[in-house]
Amino acid sequence: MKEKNPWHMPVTIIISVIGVIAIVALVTVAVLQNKPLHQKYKYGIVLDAGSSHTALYIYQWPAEKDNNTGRVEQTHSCKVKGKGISSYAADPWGAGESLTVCMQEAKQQVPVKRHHETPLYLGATAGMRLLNMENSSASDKVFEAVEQALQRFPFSYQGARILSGQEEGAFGWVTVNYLDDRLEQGLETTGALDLGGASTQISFVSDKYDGSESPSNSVTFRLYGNDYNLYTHSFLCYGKDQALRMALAYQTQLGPRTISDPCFHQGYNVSKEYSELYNSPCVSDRKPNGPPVTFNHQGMGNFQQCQEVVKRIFNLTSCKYSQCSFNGVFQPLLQGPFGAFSAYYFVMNFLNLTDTSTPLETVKDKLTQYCATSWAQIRLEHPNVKTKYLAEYCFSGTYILTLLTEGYNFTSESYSNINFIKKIKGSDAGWTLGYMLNLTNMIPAEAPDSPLLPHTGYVSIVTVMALLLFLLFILSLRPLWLRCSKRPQIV
Ligand SMILES: Nc1ccn([C@@H]2O[C@H](COP(=O)(O)OP(=O)(O)OP(=O)(O)O)[C@@H](O)[C@H]2O)c(=O)n1
Repeated sequence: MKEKNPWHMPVTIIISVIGVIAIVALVTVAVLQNKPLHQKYKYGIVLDAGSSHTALYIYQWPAEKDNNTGRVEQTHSCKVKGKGISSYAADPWGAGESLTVCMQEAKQQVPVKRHHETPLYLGATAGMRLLNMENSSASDKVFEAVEQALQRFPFSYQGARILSGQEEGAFGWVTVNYLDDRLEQGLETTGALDLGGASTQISFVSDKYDGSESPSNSVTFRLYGNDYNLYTHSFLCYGKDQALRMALAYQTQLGPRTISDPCFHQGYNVSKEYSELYNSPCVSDRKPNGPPVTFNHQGMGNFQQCQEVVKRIFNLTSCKYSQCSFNGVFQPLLQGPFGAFSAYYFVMNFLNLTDTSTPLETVKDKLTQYCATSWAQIRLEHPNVKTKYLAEYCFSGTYILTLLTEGYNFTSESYSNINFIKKIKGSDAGWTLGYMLNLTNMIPAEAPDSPLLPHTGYVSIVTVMALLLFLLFILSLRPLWLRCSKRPQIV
């Protein structure tokens, strides 16, 4: 009878077990060492103090990617109840108070241990620009009240200020292109069209624009290793609420008691005050002499005639540059796709006109039909829409088409390059994200060094190497097995 080597099996088993344990240990250490830690986030808060309302946005990004490479995304937004802070000129403390509900919400949303390091910014746009022009001490008082209110919260308060129109345009462009991953990848950029209540911005990169003609419209950036020469312009008073005032001012210049407005629906009839209509620097110098206290604002519902009225608020003739948009403002040749957001989206979405593959003529036909619908019918069809918004959509749609085609020179062809958008990948399109990215240096000028290998590649290589080592180890023990197997065996 053959006697089996008593060492053979146990030695092999022990070696195999040790080998397997070693591999598992090696791979585990490699994985744990390199695995992203349990995701921790950092936060930033921006308050957009617009002319019509204030909105609060909370952004977050992975804490360990503080070196500018992490994706920043919007996690929460809060619409402040009531009007914009510029409407609190007569009650500045009310402006501060109005923010507290959304600020409380922010306290709940951001983890307590991150509160003290979370930057908090407030940026005010055209409403405060106008108030500051009209009454700078009232504007200062509103800021004072707002600052005091914000400083009561446990965040890292970084200040409240008025953004210039150029900043508003440029940061809106940064937001859109950052969210679309166009900056990091160095892709062709998207232009940004922003329509607010009191101002409107157009920003885009054009090969034909190097900043030499009308340098005040030029903003240069170096982002992720690429240089951008951005054309941007903000038209104060051409946000949709102030544009409506200008259209009404044009129709009331002789101080009538009644106007028949083609931009409002037939059957609309509301008494409005002259003092209220002309209470804005956009129209105050055009107030008729000794008008009655009120006028009857009656609707007529005629798109074509409305467009004629709207055209009157644009100066389309004077231009001292090679080419202009309107009011003598330089604008290079339009180029590339455009994202149109804020009121562009609200209005076109309501009117079911966000599909820009629809020919411009068809869009005009639809608007003609919509404007011609009676006010009674419109109210019946949209019982849940705020009356103020509802009454103005015929004007707003007409204004948007006129601004785009007559103002910015979009044609039937280039109109289809416009995308009406509200959000991109869950974050609202607007200037706030670009503003925060800039202030926190979250977009590097140079492209960050990418790791040699992605995490999964690294783990696979470590695993293969460990297996190879194990194989070599087993093979190196071959002489031992041979010796063991040559021992005399009892047969
Ligand atoms: N469902 C909605 C919501 C808002 N609006 C209009 O859209 C404009 C608000 O756009 P927004 O970007 O919020 O403007 P503000 O930030 O308030 O204005 P600005 O940037 O000019 O200061 C206002 O005219 C408001 O009446 C609308 O027509 N329909």
